[in-house]
Formats: sequence, C-alpha cells, structure tokens
Amino acid sequence: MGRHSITDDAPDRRASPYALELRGLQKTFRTGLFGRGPRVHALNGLDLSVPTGTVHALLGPNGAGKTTTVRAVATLMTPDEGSVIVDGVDAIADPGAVRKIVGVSGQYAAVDGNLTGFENLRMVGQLYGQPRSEASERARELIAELNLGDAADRPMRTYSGGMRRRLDLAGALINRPSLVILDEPTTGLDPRGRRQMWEVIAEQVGSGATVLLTTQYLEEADALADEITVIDHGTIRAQGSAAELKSATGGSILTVEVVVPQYDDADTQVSSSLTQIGVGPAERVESGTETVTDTTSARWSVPVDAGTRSAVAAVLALSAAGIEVVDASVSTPTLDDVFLTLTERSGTTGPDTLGGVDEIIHRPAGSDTATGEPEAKGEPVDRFADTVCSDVLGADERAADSPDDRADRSEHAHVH
Ligand SMILES: Nc1ncnc2c1ncn2[C@@H]1O[C@H](COP(=O)(O)OP(=O)(O)OP(=O)(O)O)[C@@H](O)[C@H]1O
Repeated sequence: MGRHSITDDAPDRRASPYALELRGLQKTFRTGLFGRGPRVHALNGLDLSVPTGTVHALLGPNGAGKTTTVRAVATLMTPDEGSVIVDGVDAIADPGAVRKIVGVSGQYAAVDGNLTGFENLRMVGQLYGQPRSEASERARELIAELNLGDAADRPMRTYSGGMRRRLDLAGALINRPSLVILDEPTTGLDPRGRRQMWEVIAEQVGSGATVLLTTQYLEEADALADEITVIDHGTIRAQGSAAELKSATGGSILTVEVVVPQYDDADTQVSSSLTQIGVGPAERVESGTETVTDTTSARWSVPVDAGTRSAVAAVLALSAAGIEVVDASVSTPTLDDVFLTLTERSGTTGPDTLGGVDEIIHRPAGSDTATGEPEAKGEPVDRFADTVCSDVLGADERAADSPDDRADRSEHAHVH
C-alpha cells in the first residue's frame, strides 16, 4: 500500500524493517480514590517486533494487558518506561506523527448513523486532511474492497453488525496507515460474519498492510497471525508462530491401545518399542480394559514428532514384537491447549483475573497528583477520534489529553 501524507512536516523517521517495535514497555496504574488503592502493573517490560506486511496477534486472558499495549501504540497512553516505534517514528517523542500513520479499528464506524457508509468514510478521509475528491475516491475504493457496495448509500444505522465492522475497518484503512490496529475485530459476530471478516483482513494483509490484532478467539489468531504473543499479567509468556507455540507446548502425543500379552516382561517390551519411536519415554496410561474379543487391553502414550507416520511406525514395531495393536492415534495440541497451559502456569484463575496487582500502597491524601480513577473501557475510542481530529484540523494537541494522561507524563510509577 502506498502512503498518503497529510502534512508537509516529515516526521523524524529512521529506516526499519519493522512496522512496530516495542522495547521494555512498562505501565503501572494507580487505582482507587486519590490513587490509594492497589497498584496494577498492566505491562511489565513488553518487547515486540512486528515485521512490515505481517499480522501479529496479542493473546491473553482478560486483564492481561492487551488493551494497554494497543493504547500505547495508538498514543492514547504514555508508558512509564520503554519505547514505541511505529514505522521508524518514535511514538513517545512524536505522538502526532504516529497518529497519522496508524489506523485503529473501533473508532470510526459510529461517526454518524444517519450518514451513509460512503459519507461516513469520506468524512473520516477529510478529517485526515484529504481533499473531498480524494476522500471520495478512497471511500469508493474501500467500499468495493470490503464488499460494502450494496450498502454504501444506505444510512449506517441500518447496517448489520458484520457490515459495521467492515465499515469500521475501512475507516481504519482510509489513510493508508503503516500499521492497522484491530482490537478484537470480530467480537460479537456470528461464525459466518467472523469468517467474512477474516477474509477481508487477509486480503488487506495480502496487499501489504501490517496488522496488530488483539483477540479472544484463538482460532482467529491461528487463522490470521504470522506471529502470536501470549501475554498474561503484563508479561510475555510465549512468542512465535502458531505451529511453534503448539510444538513448544508439548508437541504431538501418540496413544496406542494394545492387547496385553500374557508373559512377564510384556510391559517392558511395549515400552521399549514405543520409546524407540517417540521423542520421550512411553507411559502406560490405562490398563485392564476388556476388549470386544474378551481379552484385556492397555493404553500407552508417548510424545512423538512425526505426526501420523509415528502411528504407522508404532503399529509396525509392535506387530514385529508379536504385540497386537487395537488402536493408534496421534493428537496435536490446539492453540487452546497452548493458551491454557501458558496462562495456567502463570496462575491465571479466570476471566476476572486482575493483571499484576501486587501491593497496596497507602499514601497520605494529596501526596501525589495522579487521580488514580480507573477509566471507563471504551473512553479511549472517543479520545483517539478526538485527538486525530484535533491533529488534522490543527487544534492544540494537548487539549485532547485527559488529566490521567497528563499525570502519566509527569509521574512515573515504578514496578517493585
Ligand atoms: N486506567 C486504568 N486504571 C486502572 N487500572 C487499569 C486501567 N487500565 C487498565 N487497567 C488494569 O490493567 C490491567 C490490564 O488491563 P487491559 O485492559 O490492558 O487488559 P486486557 O488484556 O485488554 O483485558 P480485556 O481482554 O479484558 O480487555 C487490568 O488489570 C486492568 O484492570
């Protein structure tokens, strides 16, 4: 995708093969009245590199730090420590420049329900500084790409959930951003709508977009992402392709059911045959089951790395040793297994788990300037749109900052 520049001010950009680089990102929130509640370590030193033209998925349970990461990249929140570089531009030193080169989903579709999809998109383009004719052309282009042709001239309030999501994605793409941030792009869609959205996202990536995706759907990350980062309590638990994560979580397991031979060292015989095929020791997992032929069978399992070929090899080896095989199957871990293993290991207990609350700070009233009031989820959406608008319309950028973010800049909480 080409890049559209909306101002003459060229940002201070260094050449980079990465559309996004995060280094040592830390963020601690104060909570409670006057910030006297527990500190929440939302991010504990996050590192991430997203090569240009790829999709990177952030996976984590509720409260893991996904939205905080996304907000740091979208310049809605200033981290306490670390750096955010978008397409070579330092987001902390020059947030205004970064806002012009990121597109964030969830921001635009609701601009005005009474306007048509086309009018909404054209307006977003104009807010980015595109002349009306160019904004119209880009809006028509995206409407065609995102299969919204039939609905383009209908008021947006008549759109289905899936159409709104596609219009929303179009809004995030209107400025031909270097990095597209999709925060849970298919939440609430039915399976068909989700698959249609995946197709649209895949097409955009095929034409060169770089995407940072957060999702609660592991199959979404599996289907779309080149790389996945699993985070929990603001810390990276694992990073890699879906296949790498699956094999790091334990690889495939071969399970074999055999007719128990009636001689003394039968177990040793089965165990050594299977261990030779596997990449770890074989274990007897179940025994004493009556088979349909009134003989007793036993189940064995062994970790393997050759997929179904391991099952064939096991049957051949056991048959050669005179042991009858009743059943053999290989199971490969799903991304769900990976996710559960990684997040269970870190002590996550469920959807309401808080990220990294580790201390209660008692301060005398008035001893710090942070309000510490938790923000309502969803507030950043409006704030990003406001900030983009104020940037492109030349208003004072600082006016769009919340008191919370100003406090963020003046005060750096530390993780202990
Ligand atoms: N403004 C805030 N004030 C206080 N705590 C906050 C604030 N924003 C986030 N947190 C806390 O930081 C942690 C990380 O939150 P974050 O929203 O980034 O998680 P998430 O992975 O996006 O979760 P979810 O999937 O539920 O959206 C959570 O414990 C959350 O309660």
